[in-house]
Amino acid sequence: MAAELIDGKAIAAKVRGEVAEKVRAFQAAHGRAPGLAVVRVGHDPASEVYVRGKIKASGETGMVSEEHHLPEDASTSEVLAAVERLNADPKIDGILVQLPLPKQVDEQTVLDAIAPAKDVDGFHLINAGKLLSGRKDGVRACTPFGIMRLLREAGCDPAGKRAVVIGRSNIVGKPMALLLLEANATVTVCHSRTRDLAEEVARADIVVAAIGRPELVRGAWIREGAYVIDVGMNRLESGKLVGDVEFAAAAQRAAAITPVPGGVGPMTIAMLLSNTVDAANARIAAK
Ligand SMILES: Nc1nc2c(c(=O)[nH]1)N[C@@H](CN(C=O)c1ccc(C(=O)N[C@@H](CCC(=O)O)C(=O)O)cc1)CN2
Repeated sequence: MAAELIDGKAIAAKVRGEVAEKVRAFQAAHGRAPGLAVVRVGHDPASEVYVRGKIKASGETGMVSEEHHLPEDASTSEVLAAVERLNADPKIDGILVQLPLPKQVDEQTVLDAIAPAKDVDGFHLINAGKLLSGRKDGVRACTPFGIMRLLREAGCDPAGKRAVVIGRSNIVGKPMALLLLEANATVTVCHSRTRDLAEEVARADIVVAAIGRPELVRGAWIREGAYVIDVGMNRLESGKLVGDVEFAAAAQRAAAITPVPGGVGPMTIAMLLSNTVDAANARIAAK
């Protein structure tokens, strides 16, 4: 393997250490720890694991966290009621609603009900709009924000580079493209209707794959010396977890590449904690 491995676990641990420092300072200044509330609806097994990870990791930084678990058949109004209670709770600085939600719950209505200042996922319309309009004071979505940190730690400055983002979801692809643009990259967003994905990828200095299709991005497409970030998490029938990039072949050509697991995933949780302590400080500053 020629590429440097971008170790998401180690970088996430470093971010969590930085967060713990900020939590100690917040506690000393304000006599309480920042508070995070996680709303989970139903019994999605992956969500259960991720939420457990979020609660554990927040506790390890010294934050206070709580999980609010609603039944699988909860209505939109019931989820909204839980969010409204947390919006009004002065001890809670950050709120997130774990996705996906059961199909009867209107996801965007729920996300837009979270007070923008407590929206530590950065999915609220106001925070998405702030990113779109180049405002620095909004909350950034955790996965793309974490990817910007991974690039920085790998020594990649996106300015002037060609970046290709594969995937156009509201939680990864679109905010990723905007963050790269903010960092002065020349950004192309590709998706399922892109005519020649191989050709687009072959031109890219930075590739972010977030399309959710196992090893769709072939190693041979990767430009020599590119930075490759794999957001995909695809469980094969064999039980093996693979990304959206053909890892071994891509690693022969890339300058640096994230593994799956152990790349982007751990950063999602670390950046959530970072957003939460920042939200706690911003709420105090706004009083
Ligand atoms: N409200 C939100 N919902 C969801 C988000 C989000 O950011 N906010 N992102 C994903 C799930 N997610 C966090 O919520 C998440 C996914 C994966 C990982 C992770 O560390 N993955 C491991 C592999 C885990 C495995 O073996 O299955 C890794 O990549 O090393 C953390 C968080 C959707 N929902």
